[in-house]
Amino acid sequence: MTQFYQTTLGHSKGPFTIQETAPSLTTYPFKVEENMIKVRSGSDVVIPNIWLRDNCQCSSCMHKATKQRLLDTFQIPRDITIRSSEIDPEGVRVKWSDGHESHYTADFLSSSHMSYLQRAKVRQDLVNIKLWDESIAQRPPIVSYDNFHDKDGVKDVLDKIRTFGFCYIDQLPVSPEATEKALERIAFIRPTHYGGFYDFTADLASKDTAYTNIYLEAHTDTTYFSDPAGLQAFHLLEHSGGEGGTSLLVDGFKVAKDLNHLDREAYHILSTVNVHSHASGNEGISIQPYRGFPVFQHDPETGILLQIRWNSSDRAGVALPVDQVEEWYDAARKWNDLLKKNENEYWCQLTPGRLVVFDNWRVLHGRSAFTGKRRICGGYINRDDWISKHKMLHFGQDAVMKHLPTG
Ligand SMILES: C[N+](C)(C)CCCC[C@H](N)C(=O)O
Ligand SMILES: O=C(O)CCC(=O)C(=O)O
Repeated sequence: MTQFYQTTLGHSKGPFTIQETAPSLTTYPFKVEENMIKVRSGSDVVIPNIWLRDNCQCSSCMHKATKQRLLDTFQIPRDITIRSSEIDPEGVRVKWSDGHESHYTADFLSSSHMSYLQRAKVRQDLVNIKLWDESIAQRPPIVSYDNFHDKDGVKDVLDKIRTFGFCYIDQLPVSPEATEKALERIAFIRPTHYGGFYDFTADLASKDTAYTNIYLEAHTDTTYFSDPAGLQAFHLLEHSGGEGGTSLLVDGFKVAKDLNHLDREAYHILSTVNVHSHASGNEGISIQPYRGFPVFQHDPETGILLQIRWNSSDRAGVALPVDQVEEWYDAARKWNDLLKKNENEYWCQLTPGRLVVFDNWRVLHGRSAFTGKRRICGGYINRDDWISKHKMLHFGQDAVMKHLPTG
């Protein structure tokens, strides 16, 4: 199994991949031998007693309602042994040397031996994703508001966001209230120093270039937060007395894959060199994350790309000695050139009634300069909250709970 090691910069060395297909889950039979439970895969793997005892799912070890561990892990004797066991059609019942009895399903025992990528499947809500370029304009992912009123509608929107990185919700009533309610069907809106639900125009009400009418190149938002916003949404309520203000979307995962093919070293530099960001325009505020992060952040267990952080206007320092920063700039220039290739830029004119919701960890956004009065509303939603919502709708509560001890 490939081991991924944390570099001093806190990131895996790779290999790095963009995971386009969800892993399939292998099942492994188990057996009990010499009072040990083993998973049979190639050479048998002994499941350590401490791990089994600690993950007993009975109601005295795990709170049935809260799903929290009640058992005091470190009261389990370090040398705990299986006194006896009995195999049944579902799995195996175990009597422990500390007098406790546990039951483990075959499925549970099998999943203890899954690869890191397989364990990530449910935990990280891994699905088959579809990378796209500007041709997505021909058939963008759309759900009509009429179909968004129930759980299936929310699942459809989140399925599309998980697959494509964005989704339109069309025929939405043209009001901030309807927009806020629609977003809250996914999860609660994340408050920030911009407020919660946002309704903005080019008046510099917040000292950020979003509150102006200038061109904004493709970027991800809130790179200055330790945990950047998960979803972002825009609903154009009005644009009068002027022109421009066309929206731009770019599939960052698609462009990252292109860069990795074009120049693996450049991809590696942007995956391992930390970059600092800041938001310092508002009075008395200068927000910076607790540490630097690379442009491409990968899962140190699996090497798969999880997050893109790219915002040249909010960038502070590059975490390299100043006489070594040129290698980062050269790599970033290649990335920037790919982002700005026509084939990767999906320009889309938002209209009142069309809400766009996108994955701010994958899809970059921007806009063309504009004149006149332009008013947009929307909101941020935390990554963990929308992924939680989707995986419960996609995998179901039982599957999500079942994978907790081994995911
Ligand atoms: C809140 N609202 C979406 C209106 C704009 C916030 C500004 C986002 C900032 N330019 C960034 O890139 O993080
Ligand atoms: O005004 C727009 O269309 C987008 C503004 C923007 O990029 C942002 O709010 O992050």
